[in-house]
Amino acid sequence: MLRLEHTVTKLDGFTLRADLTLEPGRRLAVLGASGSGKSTLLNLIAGFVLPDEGKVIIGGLDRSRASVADRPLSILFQDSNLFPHLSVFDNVALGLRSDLRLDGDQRARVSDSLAQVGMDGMESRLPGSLSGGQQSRVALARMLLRDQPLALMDEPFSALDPGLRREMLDLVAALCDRTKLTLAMVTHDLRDVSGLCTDLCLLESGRIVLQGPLDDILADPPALIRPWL
Ligand SMILES: Nc1ncnc2c1ncn2[C@@H]1O[C@H](COP(=O)(O)OP(=O)(O)OP(=O)(O)O)[C@@H](O)[C@H]1O
Repeated sequence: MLRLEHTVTKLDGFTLRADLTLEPGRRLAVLGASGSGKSTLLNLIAGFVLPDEGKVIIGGLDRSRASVADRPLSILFQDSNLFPHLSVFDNVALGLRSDLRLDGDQRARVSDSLAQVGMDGMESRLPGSLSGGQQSRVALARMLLRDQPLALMDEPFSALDPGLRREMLDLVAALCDRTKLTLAMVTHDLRDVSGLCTDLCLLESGRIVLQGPLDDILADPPALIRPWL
């Protein structure tokens, strides 16, 4: 589903070098200290930054130069990015059409994705009247609606308290199981990814210093990962 081939991405004073393979349906946790390049890695996959060298292959095609909109993926960032003046329904509907002119079938899809995250019945509410957890659910519904095979999440629930965060991560795991989504998720905390992620990559100073199946790494943790346990 995803392959980074010898990518080198240079920003002002920072270089990310990445080789990475993620098979369909696998769920990757991207771990690393602040400033190690986790968000840059996701931005490279998403197309917000382009590689200076190497290739970004998504769904078997070279997308190294493709725009964000032309990549078969959806994105959920730290901030839910809901529009305060639009209803829950319209915020989700934006995932389908920016002019919000939906036909009956599309409206049914919006309702279905809200039901999948347990937000049915709240379609007419404004984001400001929702709890943080509910806002996260709406953002997740919008992501689901786009129905793309690859999802990128950059610490999506970091603003939530630990209990709610766990609830959202469990919901993401259930949705990934159901939709066979391939996922790359940035995290600071290995506890967050248990039960959700199948694979792990650890970044240090712009390099992937460890990657592999999460269970194998946890069964016999190399020294590099011990500070994170
Ligand atoms: N657009 C940019 N232009 C120049 N430098 C950038 C840009 N984006 C990020 N950087 C730099 O790249 C380095 C890696 O940043 P990045 O945000 O990828 O790290 P991170 O691991 O996600 O950190 P955090 O956990 O704090 O979010 C940092 O030194 C940052 O200042």
